[in-house]
Amino acid sequence: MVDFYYLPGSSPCRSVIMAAKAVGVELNKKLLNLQAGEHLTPEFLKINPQHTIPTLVDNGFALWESRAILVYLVEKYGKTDSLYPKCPKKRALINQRLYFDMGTLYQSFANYYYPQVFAKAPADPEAFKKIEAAFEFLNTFLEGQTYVAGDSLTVADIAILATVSSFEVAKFDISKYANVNKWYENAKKVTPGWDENWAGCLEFKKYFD
Ligand SMILES: N[C@@H](CCC(=O)N[C@@H](CS)C(=O)NCC(=O)O)C(=O)O
Repeated sequence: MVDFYYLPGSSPCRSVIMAAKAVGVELNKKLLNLQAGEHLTPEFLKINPQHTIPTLVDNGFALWESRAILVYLVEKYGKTDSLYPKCPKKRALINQRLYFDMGTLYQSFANYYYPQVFAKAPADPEAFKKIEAAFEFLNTFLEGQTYVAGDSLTVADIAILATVSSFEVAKFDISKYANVNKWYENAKKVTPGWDENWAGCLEFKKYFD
């Protein structure tokens, strides 16, 4: 039994949903209402002292950090290694993209939008420039290739797809970045679980309307 603590709108949770679908793992979904502080209860803190979602509990084994979860799901349950190939160079590139997503792309989203959405702060133009820079980087990575880490779909695409769909919901103009735009339209079609990701995005959308 794989328990999954999550919220449908949360971008890192959505990436786990897509990866689980891709490897055929059924998640026993447990909604965690952050606004009600359900992540701060003694029971949940015992599972994840860092109190973040997504959190996975696979037969008693607890894991959080979405990108670590993606890799775990593929290594433990993938019928092939295609989403996270064993080849050291391919894997290194995938890791680079995962860290890029966590530290640069998703971070730029959080730094610019979260203060506006959750604290009603004014938009910070410097933080917006960081988003544009991150998209320029991603656009460059995608030059001449179909997927973010090469010629096939990997967990890096899944993580970045969850992030880029959040940008779409936030009305960031992705179309300015031709390679990203092309990748995004394709990734939507070929990534298992995209529909559920988008349904989660629509729950998140209310913050941007
Ligand atoms: N880097 C983490 C970020 C997880 C994260 O910050 N999740 C948010 C919801 S989207 C959360 O749990 N916030 C509650 C908290 O940090 O106490 C990941 O990718 O899993």
